[in-house]
Amino acid sequence: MYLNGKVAFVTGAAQGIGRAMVEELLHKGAALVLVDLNLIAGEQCKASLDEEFGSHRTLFIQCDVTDEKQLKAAFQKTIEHFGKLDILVNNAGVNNEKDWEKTIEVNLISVIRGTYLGLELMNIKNGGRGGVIINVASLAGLTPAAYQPVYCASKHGVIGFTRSIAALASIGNYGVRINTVCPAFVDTPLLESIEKEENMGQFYKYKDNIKDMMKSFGVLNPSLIAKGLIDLIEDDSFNGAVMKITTSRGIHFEEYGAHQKTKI
Ligand SMILES: NC(=O)C1=CN([C@@H]2O[C@H](COP(=O)(O)OP(=O)(O)OC[C@H]3O[C@@H](n4cnc5c(N)ncnc54)[C@H](O)[C@@H]3O)[C@@H](O)[C@H]2O)C=CC1
Ligand SMILES: CC/C=C\C[C@H](O)C(=O)/C=C/C=C/C=C\C=C\[C@@H](O)C/C=C\CCC(=O)O
Repeated sequence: MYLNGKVAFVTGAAQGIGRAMVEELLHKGAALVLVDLNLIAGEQCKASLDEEFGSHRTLFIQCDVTDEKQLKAAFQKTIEHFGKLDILVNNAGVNNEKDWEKTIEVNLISVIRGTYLGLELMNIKNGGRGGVIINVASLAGLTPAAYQPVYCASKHGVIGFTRSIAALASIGNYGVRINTVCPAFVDTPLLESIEKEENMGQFYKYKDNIKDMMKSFGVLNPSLIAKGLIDLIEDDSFNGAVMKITTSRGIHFEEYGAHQKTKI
């Protein structure tokens, strides 16, 4: 996909990985819908981007992605404002093992709902123009994470759902490619949740173990994740891809055996 002139919808856009993705997409000439729960951070993000790219290039929508009505309204506002939707990035995520139901709601249920809502607009069989959907998972979606079992489960779910819906989109000729990106630890405010009992709950006593893992694995710059996103969007050969990003191997892909390959 050629990015200039395209319209992208990014959840969790106000900071961290989402903010890095937004900046990379703007540099490539896309228009951006910035979707985030955090009103102050979202407005600050837009104000900063307006200075560099002009106010016409972005629209900020405060939205709780776990609220179906709000998420539907955000997609509707996107069409009303920019007239189309070409790229969807379901990025918003939390790390909360205490309120673990919230983790499932944000990280998995909202990604599934966002994907379905995006397909309603983008699927050429529905009169859409086609497009690309990227669901943000994690390395924790590919390996056990002893100190984040529910976060891990949510990310395993994102990968399984994304690979499955990508296969369906291919079989059904939706004209939409759907991929997932699985970073290891990335230098964003999410990492601060490790230090908080209200996030880690019973696993709070293991916070130093996680920090040791971070020391061992290293911590990535969000800009590298944004580069991986651009690769997945621009290269039309990617559908159902599971991109991994680590300090040791950079951008690479999970390889599935022939028996596990879905029809892409
Ligand atoms: N930071 C890391 O080490 C890694 C993060 N990830 C994933 O990357 C994605 C982005 O994470 P980060 O940028 O690191 O986190 P972050 O905490 O820096 O940013 C997340 C953004 O999502 C927003 N958000 C949270 N709940 C929301 C909701 N219900 N509705 C709308 N917006 C909401 C927050 O306000 C925030 O702006 C998440 O899915 C996370 O699981 C994956 C691998 C590594
Ligand atoms: C508060 C931080 C929460 C989440 C951060 C993020 O989602 C994350 O990166 C979590 C990673 C958890 C990893 C858990 C176990 C890792 C196990 C290792 O065996 C890594 C496996 C493979 C890496 C090598 C490679 O494939 O390149």
